[in-house]
Amino acid sequence: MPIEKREIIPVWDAVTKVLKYQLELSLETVSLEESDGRYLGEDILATHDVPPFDRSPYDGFAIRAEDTSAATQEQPVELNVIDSIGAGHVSGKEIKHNEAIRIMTGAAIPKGANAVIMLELVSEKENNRITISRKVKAGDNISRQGEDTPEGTTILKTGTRIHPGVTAILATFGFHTVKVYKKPVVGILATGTELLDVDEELVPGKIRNSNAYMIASQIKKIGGEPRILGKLPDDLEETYEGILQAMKETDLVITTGGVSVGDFDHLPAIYKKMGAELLFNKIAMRPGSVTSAAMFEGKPLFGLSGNPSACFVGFELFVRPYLLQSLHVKKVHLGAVTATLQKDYLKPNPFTRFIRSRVEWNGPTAVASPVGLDKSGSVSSLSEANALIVLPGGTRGWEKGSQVMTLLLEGEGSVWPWDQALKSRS
Ligand SMILES: Nc1nc2c(c(=O)[nH]1)N[C@H]1C(S)=C(S)[C@@H](COP(=O)(O)OP(=O)(O)OC[C@H]3O[C@@H](n4cnc5c(N)ncnc54)[C@H](O)[C@@H]3O)O[C@H]1N2
Ligand code: MOO
Repeated sequence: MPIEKREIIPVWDAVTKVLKYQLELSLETVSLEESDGRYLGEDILATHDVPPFDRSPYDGFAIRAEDTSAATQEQPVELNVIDSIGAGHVSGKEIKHNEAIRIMTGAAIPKGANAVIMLELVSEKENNRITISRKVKAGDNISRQGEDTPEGTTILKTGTRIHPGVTAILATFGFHTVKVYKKPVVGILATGTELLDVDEELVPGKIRNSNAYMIASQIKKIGGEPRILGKLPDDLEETYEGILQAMKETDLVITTGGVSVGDFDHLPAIYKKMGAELLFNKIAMRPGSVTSAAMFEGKPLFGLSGNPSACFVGFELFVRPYLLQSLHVKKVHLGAVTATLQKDYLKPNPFTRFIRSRVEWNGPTAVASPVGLDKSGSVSSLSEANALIVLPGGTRGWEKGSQVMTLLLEGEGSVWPWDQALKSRS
């Protein structure tokens, strides 16, 4: 059979095509303790001032600053201590001229006081008297009501991923339950007669289905819910039925393998048979040039390459931003930094190349080294890689010391506009 000609599109065009769509995820309420890694389904407004009252940031004495205006080493002023309060207590007394209240960190500033002096700077005498030998300014050492967050401030936006710092804010404002987006349920189908389950012994010609587990882990990492739906042999009918069933049970489906031009690469024919709207099936990138995507009854179907590294990159570049956009995340793409290439990469790059790499910091400079075997069928490179070096299509001869763009697989990275850089290139 003649091979059908495919339209090759630039990476950024493929990203843009995918991001025209998103899932409509409903909301659910979860307990604060179970909300880690979930995405907020609503803006969070400060329900009160933080701190909720003027308080002392130190253990010391609450005083009237003006009483210390004449204080010097030689002529300290003497104050009368009229009360002592710890955090959680409010003094019923009001400080008058030449009086002080002993106060602990976190306690409310008593009436009449306008400053706090730390314990270490005060000499304590008999009979509840203290001496101060320096001038204190009004307002010194007072944490003002609302200085951290005034009531009514939008403190967290919809789509924020819940992490320890976010949890601290939610707890501060009394959110013992949180509205979050439901996790997108992602079906994973591995196609290939050569595939064995992870617990099966190797036999000649066969390999274990590593992609399904890798993808499941990529999905979990960004807060989705993977469903490994097994593996399918390279049989058109069986794969067709398997995909239709998977589409019914999940929010979107990812397949691996079977997207190239081989005799048993049935995915292109299956998209046709389903009547799915093809978004693309050939991208000017390597690895993953045969990465495909289609829409079927409002749900996307991603056809990632069977080659593990190509499959990995396809997920990070296309599926990840699609899922994050559906979860209302603002920055959906991998963060990027420019880094100094640590060894020559002289191969030509007919297509934009994404090289599994390690980025490290050499002082303030990021340095990047390709890792493992540079082939799309390689798995070894994946465990070490924390970044992808991006070499634009139509270039060759990147020498050690060149400045290269790298996409970070861990952490947020900078907001270096790699999208802009890629837009203009094939
Ligand atoms: N004549 C051509 N041949 C190939 C082309 C091409 O353009 N013309 N493209 C090559 C490129 S590039 C890639 S990438 C692969 C893509 O192939 P498929 O995505 O269709 O994947 P398969 O052929 O099914 O498998 C490729 C490779 O990966 C192994 N594999 C498959 N599934 C898994 C899995 N779940 N876990 C681990 N490994 C898996 C499979 O055994 C193959 O070795 O096509 C090139 N060929
Ligand atoms: O482009 Mo293939 O998808 O890995 O090398």
